Amino acid sequence: MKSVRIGKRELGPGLPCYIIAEIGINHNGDLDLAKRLISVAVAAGCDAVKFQKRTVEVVYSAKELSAPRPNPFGTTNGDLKRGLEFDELDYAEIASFCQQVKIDWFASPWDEASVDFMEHFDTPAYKVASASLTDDNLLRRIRRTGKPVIASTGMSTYDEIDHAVRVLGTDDLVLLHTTSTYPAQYGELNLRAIPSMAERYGVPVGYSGHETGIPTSVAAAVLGACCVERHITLDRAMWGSDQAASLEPNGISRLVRDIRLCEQSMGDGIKRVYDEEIPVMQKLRRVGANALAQAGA
Ligand SMILES: C=C(OP(=O)(O)O)C(=O)O
Repeated sequence: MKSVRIGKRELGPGLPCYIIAEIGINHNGDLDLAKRLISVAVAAGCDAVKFQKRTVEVVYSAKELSAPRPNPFGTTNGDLKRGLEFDELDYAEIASFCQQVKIDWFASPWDEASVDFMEHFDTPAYKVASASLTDDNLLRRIRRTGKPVIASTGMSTYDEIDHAVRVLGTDDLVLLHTTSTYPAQYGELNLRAIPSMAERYGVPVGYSGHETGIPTSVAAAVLGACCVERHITLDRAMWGSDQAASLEPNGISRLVRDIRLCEQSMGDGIKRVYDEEIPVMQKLRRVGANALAQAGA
């Protein structure tokens, strides 16, 4: 299986997991909050931060936009959706901040105009949200950028994923297994789909986690996920639809630490006696304690 290069990192089997802190819309339209979240991701040791970009009038119908919904930006759903979008100057500031603090950044564009928008920035990849996996025109537009693609497969059947993979092609493609419920229930995470999908498509497969807690995302990495994406927030109690299923600063730090510890622990699978075990063996073993030591093991 060919690895996929994103920024300075290779993603693929046996390589360190690429850890993405999904800021998504958890910045609540506030650039300072976005920068604080980027700093949280850097402090935790994440490889990348990710945003979501939408052209509100394209992604949502007029009916959805005019629906009443009291929110910090106004009284309708449209006020909220527009309030959550950053403009080009905001993203320019995000780009320069990420460069300064040395972290990759990219976005999931939810419509073709948002790909045109993102092309003003030198991001190392595009993400396809699970909701967009069946949008062939968007997939083709993203593919035309020539950048690596990370495509999420929540809510999708194998037929739909097969089709998306045909549209995208397998070059520079990473697929993400995910369950698109917020928060996702443990019994519906189906982590074994990660190796199954890698075998079926022959491309690196990662995991986009929407569960609460940390251990199952670590398990995904141990099962071979080439990247792990989790939402981050400063405080799960903040307003916003994705906050509750997100990791707080302490949680994302522990996730990165635990994935790195598990990576160190996986080894090469060859059973061996470590030098450091010999004195322990000599002390504790009643029979055959010296054979290995004498053989110079
Ligand atoms: C919703 C997104 O991704 P996922 O389907 O992995 O949750 C996204 O990246 O915008």
